[in-house]
Amino acid sequence: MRRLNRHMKGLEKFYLTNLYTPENNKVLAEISTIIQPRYMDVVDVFYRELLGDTSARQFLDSEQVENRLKGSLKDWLADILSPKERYEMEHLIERQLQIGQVHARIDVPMPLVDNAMLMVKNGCFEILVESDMDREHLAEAIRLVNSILESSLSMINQAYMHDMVENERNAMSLRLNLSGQDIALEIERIRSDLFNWLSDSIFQVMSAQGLAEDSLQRSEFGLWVNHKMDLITPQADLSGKIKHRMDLLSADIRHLTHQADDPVQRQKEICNQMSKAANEIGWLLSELANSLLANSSKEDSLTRLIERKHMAPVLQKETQMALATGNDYSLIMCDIDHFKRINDIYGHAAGDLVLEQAAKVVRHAVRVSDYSFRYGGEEFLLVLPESSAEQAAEVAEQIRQKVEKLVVELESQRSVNISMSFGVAQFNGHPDYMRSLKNADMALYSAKHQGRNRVVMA
Ligand SMILES: Nc1nc2c(ncn2[C@@H]2O[C@H](COP(=O)(O)OP(=O)(O)OP(=O)(O)O)[C@@H](O)[C@H]2O)c(=O)[nH]1
Repeated sequence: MRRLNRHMKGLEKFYLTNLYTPENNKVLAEISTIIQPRYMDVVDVFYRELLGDTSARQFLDSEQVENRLKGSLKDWLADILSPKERYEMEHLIERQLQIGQVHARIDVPMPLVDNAMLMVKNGCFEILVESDMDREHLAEAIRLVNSILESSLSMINQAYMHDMVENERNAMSLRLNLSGQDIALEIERIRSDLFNWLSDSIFQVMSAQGLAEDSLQRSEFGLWVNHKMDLITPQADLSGKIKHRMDLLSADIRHLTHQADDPVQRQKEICNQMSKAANEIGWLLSELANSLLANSSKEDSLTRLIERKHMAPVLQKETQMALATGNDYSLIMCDIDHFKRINDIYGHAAGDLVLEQAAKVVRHAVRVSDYSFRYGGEEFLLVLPESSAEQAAEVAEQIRQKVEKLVVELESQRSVNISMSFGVAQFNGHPDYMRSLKNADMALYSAKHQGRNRVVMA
């Protein structure tokens, strides 16, 4: 919020001299007693308008979300349309900026909010018109409600635009900053997963064991293409081709799962077709890896995990996909126990070595389609697409055990053992990913509190 602080004083002055003046505060006291009992009517109109739009429905159409957001909108209206004193101004402005940031995280299309806000305004005007205010007071009240709603919305828009631009910039630099070498290695792992999937699938079909319709989508390769490829690779033409070939493969699988009584010859033909598509994808993946290697000159960082600033576009994408498909992602927040002590006893360089090795365990324990971020100094955040909290807890437990067994060799023949604590949370259905993140953080806190070296689920 510091970035907008220099505007704060100007905004505060504007609010105090134009909106929340002593005279206007008197009018607002009257307005709020009239509108107060009917805020929910206005809020209902807003959501009806918003949910009329298919793109908004994708992330808002859930009872849980609707109820929470309705409550927030009601509180927001009650807040801005009540008298305010000078000392309340900073908090009021801060709140509008926070709302804009939440909208940016949810990626709600702002023009949609603008439209729906028109309905809110009209709703408020209607309530005032239906009241027994005299004409002169009524005009004044309508003008004031209009100015307050307009100013607040413009402030929300400002913060929203700022954060959206920032998110976009971070998504771009995620591509630029990840070492080309790391992505190329990742692509190699994905390629081999694809061919493993292919040989298993052909074996299953030919031995009449049947193939699950979503087996490709659920494979590490499928998850990587759906959740990660676009965010980490800049070659839109190659990734478009890979997606197209994957669709062809999916169509073949659908055929095989629905035409179980096909003659063996026909099944062989389809398997050949699948092989061909998979080989083409394999070739395209190599192209992608080569082009990344050719452009790579970046040094690896200490942990070789993704920097925290790139978290927003990833969590935004995962949240949108989870809301659209119902396949939740899960988060693991983990932290090295008593790390400060390691620094204090063995020195900062030893601390770095421990950090590097712990991060290596984390990197190797997750699927290629997962994301591992360096969240803080010795704190990591893992994002696991299409995974339940139970599955994530299993991954966390595996990492915990590996870290517990790790012996970090230091200089002068010294060595150190470490442990890590883990907080696990499944996406909780709220379009603002910060809610889920907070749950993981609280679970981690609880793991620390319960004695460390353990996994706690939110
Ligand atoms: N060597 C090294 N130390 C770091 C790095 N980043 C953060 N730290 C240190 O990590 C320590 C974190 O300590 P705390 O957050 O107090 O927690 P802790 O000692 O790990 O204890 P618990 O988390 O409560 O188990 C601080 O002393 C930081 O200075 C880094 O990149 N390298």
